[in-house]
Amino acid sequence: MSLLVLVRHGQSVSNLQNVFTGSLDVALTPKGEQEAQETATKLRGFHFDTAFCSDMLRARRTLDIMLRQLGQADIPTHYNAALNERYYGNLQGLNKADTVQKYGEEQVDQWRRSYDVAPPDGESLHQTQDRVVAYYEQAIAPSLQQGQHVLVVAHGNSLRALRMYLEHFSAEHVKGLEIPTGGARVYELDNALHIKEMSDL
Ligand SMILES: O=C(O)[C@@H](CO)OP(=O)(O)O
Repeated sequence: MSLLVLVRHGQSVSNLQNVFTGSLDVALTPKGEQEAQETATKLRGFHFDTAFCSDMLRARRTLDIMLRQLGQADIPTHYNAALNERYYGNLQGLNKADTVQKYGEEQVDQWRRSYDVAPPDGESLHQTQDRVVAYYEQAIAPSLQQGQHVLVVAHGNSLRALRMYLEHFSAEHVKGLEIPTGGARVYELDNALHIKEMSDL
């Protein structure tokens, strides 16, 4: 039996400012650092063999805080841009409320939450999912097949894309999936990597 834990980074400066973030490499806020600590506290008693993380500052910092608090800072960690946040194109850096004022709620909701429609010059969730799932299959699944306990720290949309794949959500269902900052999802998997149990921490 293997274990997979998916964690979204803690609150970032852009989350706090309600700004489209995507590939902007912003830091955690003090609250975000605290969320990482709280998530690690909830994971007390878990022992990880390896960790995978996006190569963005907010995810790396979240992982660092968590592993130190768990006393597991020496496990192998792999950083890869395949787990990075969905690229938000021309929306990056814009305030979300201002963007709703300008383009309307329906349009902004489609850019934010549809599966196939990309934001202007950005990446759709489908495109994000293609790179995230390719990395999961090539790099993460082999560790799980060995029965390892694996921690993954990534982002709101890269994790929505991965959860859609793992939990077989439809495009309609994934629209409503919101992962809080610092949120953790725990999966117990069998040898064929089918989900036996799953829960939010
Ligand atoms: O701005 C972003 O990059 C993401 C995640 O913070 O936001 P949203 O939830 O609007 O897709």
